[in-house]
Amino acid sequence: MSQETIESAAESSMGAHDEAMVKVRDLKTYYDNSGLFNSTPVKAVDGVSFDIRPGETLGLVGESGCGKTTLGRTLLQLEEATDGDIRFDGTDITTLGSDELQTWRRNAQMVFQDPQSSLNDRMTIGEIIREPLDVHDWKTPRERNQRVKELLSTVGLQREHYYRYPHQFSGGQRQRISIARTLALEPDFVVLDEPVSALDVSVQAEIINLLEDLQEEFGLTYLFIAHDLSVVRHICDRVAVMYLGNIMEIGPTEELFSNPSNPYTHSLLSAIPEPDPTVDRDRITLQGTPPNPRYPPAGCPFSTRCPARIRPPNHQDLDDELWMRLNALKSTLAERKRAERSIRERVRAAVGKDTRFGTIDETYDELFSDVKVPSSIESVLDRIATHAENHEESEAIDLFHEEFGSVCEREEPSYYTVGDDADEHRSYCHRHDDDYREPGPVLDDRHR
Ligand SMILES: Nc1ncnc2c1ncn2[C@@H]1O[C@H](COP(=O)(O)OP(=O)(O)OP(=O)(O)O)[C@@H](O)[C@H]1O
Repeated sequence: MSQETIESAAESSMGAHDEAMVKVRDLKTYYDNSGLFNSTPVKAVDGVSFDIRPGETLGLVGESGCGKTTLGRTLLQLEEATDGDIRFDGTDITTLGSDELQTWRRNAQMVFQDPQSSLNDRMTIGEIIREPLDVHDWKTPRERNQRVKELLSTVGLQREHYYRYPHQFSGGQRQRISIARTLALEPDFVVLDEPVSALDVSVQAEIINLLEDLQEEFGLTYLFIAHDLSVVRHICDRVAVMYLGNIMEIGPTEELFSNPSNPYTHSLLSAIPEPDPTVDRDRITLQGTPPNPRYPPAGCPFSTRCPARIRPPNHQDLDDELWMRLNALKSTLAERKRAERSIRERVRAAVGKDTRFGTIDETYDELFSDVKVPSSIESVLDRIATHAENHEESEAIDLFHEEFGSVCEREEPSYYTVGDDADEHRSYCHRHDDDYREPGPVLDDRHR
């Protein structure tokens, strides 16, 4: 596998495409809604770079809360970027004034997940579709009405539907109405945020086909946000996999599905049911839940749950099960540390209510009572327990890192070119460095 470290985080991190329509560089969107209990911002999008070429569909996948919608909304400037730039055909839209932004918005639109709530029930279908034309003072009122009728037929509805109301339509038809409204001003770029997730499976295929036909007819470029990987595999040319505000892997769809590189992509794909029962493939079960995006871990964002985390040289031969339990201990310590930060938890403790995590003895009992722990590890665990008992979670974690940590917790990875399609396929993982084994074989050893 060809591997090349791309050091320059911005311009080259996701492959600079001269022909790109959208160029996103080191984009961050933080929600800084500081309140009484917390002043740390939520790092919803934490430094992503990628390109989208004209006429292509880029898929964006990842667990709930990883930042997909925020990224889509930031691309359309419905959320303000905290840092980085977004260039559409060379123009950095993060610097546009409100009038310029209003004019630019004609080019880029969004279709939302839930057609039930995204349409105003007090307006007729005609008014809903015509609204963006009215807002942008598009041509004459007569031409607007004409345009709405054309759009109704473009999305497979009838002209008579103009005078009906949203509640008179099914979920699929309502999504067609949303799509017609989106197309009214002839945009070049559309963010599709889970456009079929709320629909029945039989209707999903119809809407997907419609979106594909419209793309071909009008040369549209799509960012397709989804959690259903089979839909993504069907409709997307390339896919970006997101975790905790970062893009972990990006590449051509088929290549990424058949030859995933990043440990996170491996685990995401392993959760898809295997249609062929003769194929021996184990599901990779990830420990714990994704970290709170207010407190992303140092180093690699996936390090706290990664099933292929690099081990320090003195623990290479440790039993896999014990290694997994040690990782679980680390997650528990991190949770306790976060709780320690919360004023509410401190107040609860002060008034004698238990915190959510029980005692360290209980944790140890649960994690280590049924595995063999070598005495060298046991002595480290004892020292960690002493810190935890004294509510010194930071010290406990520091000690854990000292003994069991590696480059994964210490340094942010670089993007590496991986796979067969050298320029196109990139993964954000230390294991692609020549000093380490690739994630695939490690996961095979540890999980199959
Ligand atoms: N307006 C907001 N204020 C504060 N935090 C927010 C806001 N909107 C989203 N977040 C947080 O930002 C993070 C990313 O949310 P986002 O909705 O972008 O994720 P997602 O991947 O689209 O999730 P889902 O698939 O559930 O829609 C989450 O932790 C979420 O709670």
